Amino acid sequence: MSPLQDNNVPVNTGFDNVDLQGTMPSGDKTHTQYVIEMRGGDTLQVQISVDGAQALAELSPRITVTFYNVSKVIDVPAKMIDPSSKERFIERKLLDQVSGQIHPGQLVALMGPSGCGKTTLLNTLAGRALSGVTGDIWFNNQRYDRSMKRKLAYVLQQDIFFEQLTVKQQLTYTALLRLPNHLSKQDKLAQVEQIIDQLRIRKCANTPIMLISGGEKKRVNIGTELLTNPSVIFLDEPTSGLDSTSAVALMDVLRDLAIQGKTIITSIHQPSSQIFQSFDQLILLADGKTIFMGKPSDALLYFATMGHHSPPQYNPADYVMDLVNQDMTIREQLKDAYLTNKLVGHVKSVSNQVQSQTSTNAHQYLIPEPSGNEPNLTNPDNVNLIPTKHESKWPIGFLPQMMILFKRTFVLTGRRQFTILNFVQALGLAVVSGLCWLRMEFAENTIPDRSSFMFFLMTFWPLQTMMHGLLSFPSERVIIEKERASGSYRLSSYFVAKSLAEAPVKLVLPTLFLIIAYWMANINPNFGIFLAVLAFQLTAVLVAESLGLLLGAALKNLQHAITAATVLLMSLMLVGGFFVRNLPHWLGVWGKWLSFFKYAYNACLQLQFKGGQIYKCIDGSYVASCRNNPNGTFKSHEALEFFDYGISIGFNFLVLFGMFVVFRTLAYLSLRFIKNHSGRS
Ligand SMILES: Nc1ncnc2c1ncn2[C@@H]1O[C@H](COP(=O)(O)OP(=O)(O)OP(=O)(O)O)[C@@H](O)[C@H]1O
Repeated sequence: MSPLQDNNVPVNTGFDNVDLQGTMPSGDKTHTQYVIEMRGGDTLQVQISVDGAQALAELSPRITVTFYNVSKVIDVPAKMIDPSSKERFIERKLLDQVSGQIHPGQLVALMGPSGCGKTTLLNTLAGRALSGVTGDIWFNNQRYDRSMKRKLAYVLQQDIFFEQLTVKQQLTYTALLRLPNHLSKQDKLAQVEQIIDQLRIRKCANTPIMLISGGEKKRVNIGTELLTNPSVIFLDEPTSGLDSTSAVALMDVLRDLAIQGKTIITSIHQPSSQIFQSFDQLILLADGKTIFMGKPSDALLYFATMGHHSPPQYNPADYVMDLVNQDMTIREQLKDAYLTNKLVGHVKSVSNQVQSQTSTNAHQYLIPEPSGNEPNLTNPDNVNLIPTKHESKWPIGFLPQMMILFKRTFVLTGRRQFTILNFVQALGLAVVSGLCWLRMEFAENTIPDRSSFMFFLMTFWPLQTMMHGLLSFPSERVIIEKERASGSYRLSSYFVAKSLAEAPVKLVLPTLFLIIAYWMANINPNFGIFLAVLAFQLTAVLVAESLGLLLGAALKNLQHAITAATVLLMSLMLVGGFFVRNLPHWLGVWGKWLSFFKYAYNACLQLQFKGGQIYKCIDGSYVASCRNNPNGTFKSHEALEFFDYGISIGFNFLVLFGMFVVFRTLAYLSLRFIKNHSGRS
């Protein structure tokens, strides 16, 4: 990081409404000062204050991770393994007595063939998916506790973000949400700037994530986790998909972090020779068991003692991977040899039996495993990693969380919703609808067309919004689950923020549509009636969106959710009586209560013919008083005789509103209690 006296770094926040107040603390010349350009051309100088730097440092005590005899067993549906099996589940061991110790400042590689248990071990050490896990895991001399989550960073293999956000927005929202209250907003923004420099992503800081390169995305992923200055960093295959230059650059970043005292463990596939040698320790797994734990430079020497010699000039990492990917017999030999050699290392006195199974000096290439009862597990900073009872579980309170998430959701929904395509669709359809129902006369023969206008209005937008909610929710849910897994915010803050922020944005296009189509079609000239029809249309949209969210949250599989939505919507339309006037009674009874289209439609039908507008009679097909008086007139409400519109306008609104509340609540509960969408252990 360049010091303040060297240069001021001009940056554009790319983040609207940076509304910082107060003056910057002066005098700490050891920190870089960033000049942030705000909207309107003003600039703001940001640097981490002395207090902020101190608070950030306190977030990151040095931590030694020790794991002893860690095993993990899961129950797999028996039919998945053997279709003829009579059992329901078969036990499968994903990890088998894996032990190790990683110190602050160390960069440790976890390698092994695909499916050997690398991700499972990382998940287990990071305190994720702990069911079926046995053995001991210590952070310094304390056992894992959920409240340590914020000291541990987990960089997932997949780079999961809201890709419409710029790099800086992504980091800023995360910093505001995840850095604790006692850091000022200035300090949080300055921390974002520092991370941008540290991860070398300044040049793409204001680019939407969807447009940046794979390597940059990976660094944003890591940067997002580093904002909270964690002590331990777990990374799952951070170099996958990167070219060798980007991979080396990424490893340099990790090395810098290790030098700062972080404890880093990363799984990695086929690293280059340069990257392989740069690790402090290598843990090699096969079928959930350790087959080597030592310095990477010792790996080839170790395997050579068993007669496995690498050809000259061969990348050692490739050789090691080739070896463990060979047939079962060699893997079994390596597993047995490791067990024996680690015993030799422990006991130091070799029995005849042991000696016969192992090469004479192989154990010297291994790093000894922890014994499981080290009395002096290191606690260099002598800090308590588990917060005291009165400390909040969350970095910031419910309301600030909600406000930040509200703003993020508002920005995102605006970007997704206000596309040229969506405007063209809404306005184009409005004009086409207006032309189809153009300037309907106030006459008896327009009664069916007026009814179908309302039907179209109350089905098109709700259907569109529901499908949109249904399709977008699964991808959003993955991001929310990722953010929540690192203890960022409450689910309730997210849900309230989402509900509040999305509603106005989602309602703009249906409103524009109605303004055009309603007046072109000449529905009812009373402006109050127009507003009431609008209110019903928007409420129907919100009910449908809630139903979409509910299905998206409750059904794990998108295909299932789409099928359920299609069947449900068509059924609701049918039982709503739109196509069949004489429904069987038993169907009509529940259909009447479930079909939300029907409430909006019934109310709007009544609204349309409200106000005593004078209509011309034509032939008496729809209005009784016209039957003997084809040249006469009738008042609009007489048209309702033709329809079975049911309950009053107010009651229709109440039922719709009730549906909105029920569907939203069920969506929240589904989100809360139906978990593990990936189905992974
Ligand atoms: N929920 C689960 N149900 C069934 N099998 C599972 C589950 N979770 C993990 N496994 C299996 O456990 C084994 C270890 O998986 P893991 O993802 O840890 O491997 P890995 O070494 O990270 O693989 P890769 O390098 O391909 O990412 C694999 O065989 C995987 O199929």
